[in-house]
Amino acid sequence: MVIDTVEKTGSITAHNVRKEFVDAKGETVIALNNVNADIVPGEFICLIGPSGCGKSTFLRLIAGLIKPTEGEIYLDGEKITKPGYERGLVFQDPTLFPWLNIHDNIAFGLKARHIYNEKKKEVKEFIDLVNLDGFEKALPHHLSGGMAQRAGLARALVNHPKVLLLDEPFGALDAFTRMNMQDELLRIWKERGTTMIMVTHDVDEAVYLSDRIFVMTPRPAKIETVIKVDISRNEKHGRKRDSVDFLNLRSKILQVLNYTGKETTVEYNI
Ligand SMILES: Nc1ncnc2c1ncn2[C@@H]1O[C@H](COP(=O)(O)OP(=O)(O)OP(=O)(O)O)[C@@H](O)[C@H]1O
Repeated sequence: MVIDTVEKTGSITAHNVRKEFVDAKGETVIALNNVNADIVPGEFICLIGPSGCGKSTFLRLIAGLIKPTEGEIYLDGEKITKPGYERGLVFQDPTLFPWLNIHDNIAFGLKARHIYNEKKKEVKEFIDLVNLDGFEKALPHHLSGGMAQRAGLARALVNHPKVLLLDEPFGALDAFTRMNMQDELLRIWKERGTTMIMVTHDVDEAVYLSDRIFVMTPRPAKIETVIKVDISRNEKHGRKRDSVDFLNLRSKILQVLNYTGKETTVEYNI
């Protein structure tokens, strides 16, 4: 299968981003403050940090679903002001339309943009890419959790996003399926070169996947520590999960997160 490779675009720059919300009691909640980030095209970034610190808020700002109270976020130097197909979104729940079969779910964005007829062939290519060949006619409720999430990935990828924003995409999957999906995602990432920005609560997942890990502080969140993951990836199976380097880095991250075993706001799988 040949899918056009995406040119080397997909940089994200955040400059002094602050995001405030007004909660149900009318009080101002500062979710993010002074967030700065430089993500280069094709990088794989994981965001980790205490529960409720603002990780999803940061993703939603990059997606253009909400606007910063202060500061700016840029995609390839262009200020993000609204959602766009060049930024794909994948959530924990793949949110497939239950009445549409897998082919039509994946084709939905292309149809909405009136480019389905010219891109029809690509729907099949992306179905193959996520290993759902033969399931085109299946309805979402016929698929396992992992298969539904693969359909969700294909639905985002068929739009050729420069950046894929993933909010705990494998959080609802069992450990075995999750590990398979991590490998699937790495394979797609290597093949497509898409910039990946992923929120996860799983330290192992962050070490397994990332080029760099952004550790966020408790609310109001900013990116406190950036950890470069200098562990080589095996061509076929990603990083070795039980190597000394892997385990050392995982401990270091837990230290950075101040994991003491008593801290109730940190929800990490260790
Ligand atoms: N629309 C909103 N209105 C009011 N407060 C909000 C809104 N969205 C988010 N918040 C608040 O902003 C803070 C950050 O939320 P966010 O969902 O980004 O955190 P998170 O780090 O992704 O959390 P988790 O790890 O639990 O998913 C939380 O205190 C949340 O309650």
